[in-house]
Amino acid sequence: MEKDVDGATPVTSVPQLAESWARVRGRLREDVGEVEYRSWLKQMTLAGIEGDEAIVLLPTRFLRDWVRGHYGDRLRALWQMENPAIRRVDVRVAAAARPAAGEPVAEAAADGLAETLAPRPENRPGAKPDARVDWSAPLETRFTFDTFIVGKPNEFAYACARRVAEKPAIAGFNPLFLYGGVGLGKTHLMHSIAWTIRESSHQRSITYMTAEKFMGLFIVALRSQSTMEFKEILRGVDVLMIDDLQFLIGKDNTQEEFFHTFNALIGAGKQIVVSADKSPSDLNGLDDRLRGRLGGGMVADLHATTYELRLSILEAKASGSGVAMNKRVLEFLAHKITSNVRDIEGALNRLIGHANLFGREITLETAQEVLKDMLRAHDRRLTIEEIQKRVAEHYNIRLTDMSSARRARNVARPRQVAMYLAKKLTQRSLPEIGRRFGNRDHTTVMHAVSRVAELMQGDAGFAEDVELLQRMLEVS
Ligand SMILES: Nc1ncnc2c1ncn2[C@@H]1O[C@H](COP(=O)(O)OP(=O)(O)OP(=O)(O)O)[C@@H](O)[C@H]1O
Repeated sequence: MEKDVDGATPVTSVPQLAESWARVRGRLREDVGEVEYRSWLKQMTLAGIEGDEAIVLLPTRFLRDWVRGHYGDRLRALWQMENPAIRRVDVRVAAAARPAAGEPVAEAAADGLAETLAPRPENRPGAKPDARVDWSAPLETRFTFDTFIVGKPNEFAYACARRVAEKPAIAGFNPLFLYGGVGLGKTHLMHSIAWTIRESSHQRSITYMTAEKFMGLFIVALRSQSTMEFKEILRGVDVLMIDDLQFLIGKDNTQEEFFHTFNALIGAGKQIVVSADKSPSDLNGLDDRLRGRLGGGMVADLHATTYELRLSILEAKASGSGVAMNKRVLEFLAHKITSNVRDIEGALNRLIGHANLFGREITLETAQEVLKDMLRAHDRRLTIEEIQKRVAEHYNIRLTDMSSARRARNVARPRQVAMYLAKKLTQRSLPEIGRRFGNRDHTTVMHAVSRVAELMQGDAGFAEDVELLQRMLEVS
């Protein structure tokens, strides 16, 4: 074992080797996290070093393939940090787990599949006592119905999710298919369902995983000839939740397998919940039979957020954070960060971090400074129409009033504000601005600009309002 490689440092002595191995494992454990480590890596042992190669053993072919595919490079890099003379890592099946002569390979591997995916206690309060494998990904503790803010865009999906959580496998809701764009709460709702079912019935086994993981497990099962075990394990669950199904587009074999699993579970009265970025009918590349089955239960859409929903989410999250946040800052964020809830959370968390660090309340100016890069991502050239629209929304008047002849103060003042902002925020000339406001003369625009400036001087509330609008438009 202690031999020079290309004249490099001798590999190491046995005690040193044990220490190195402990460090490699420790670092890997830190990298991948406890749950993943326990599922896949805990049973690794080091057989030794041969030449420039570290030989790592695992008890089954299933685990060997998984570890090779998912952690091989990382293992090699960690070994190299320990000892640059080690250039390769060979992951092998430990002799004890190899099939005995005459024993069918498939059976041995299948045994291994069940054996090695040790149950994770924190994940399975409701698992059946005889269930030996738990493939469920950990559930996020934050993702519960209590923390999900309901508004128009998601109330239907929320109601469906609640119904399934309270009565799994109820007619008309199986499968439950949740779809919507990125970061709109699909995973949050799925985890909420899982938590609720777990709370109410400890007997039910729930498996939540991404479609990607489903495919990974299936491929490894194929490779290690343990597909029977794979099927059995999946068909033994009471609630199967597959997140991000769109991942299976173009993966025909996995779709086929999922289709069979799906039929078996539905046939046995088990609940299935699936999420995707599009509705079953819009998921091009999905097998037609599978599409039909997926659309055969309840299909619920999570729509893009509205200003009201964004603001409610921000208020809830800000108040939960314990950091006092000015309502105007939250309104500003709700106006500006319109992409999805994940980005909204990201922006808010950054502000909270800033407030904690400097012990100061966040003002609009600081928010703008701290979130400069995020806001810039939304940067575009402003048009007069956008200004009119935003100002009309803000003052709750009709967009058509921007160009109408009405002179009532509640319409005329917002119109003047819009003209003022158009002058300030665009390169348009006064006559051009006038034309966009119902063919008004350039002198009307000039008057509006000076009138608004004057009012801002004398009325702090009005000035704040106009400045807020300006800020929102500047970064929209
Ligand atoms: N209505 C809501 N109330 C509270 N938090 C929400 C809401 N919608 C989304 N979130 C939060 O936004 C973040 C993103 O949500 P989630 O991960 O569920 O999105 P997703 O739709 O699954 O996105 P992806 O398609 O990227 O997987 C999460 O932190 C989630 O808690």
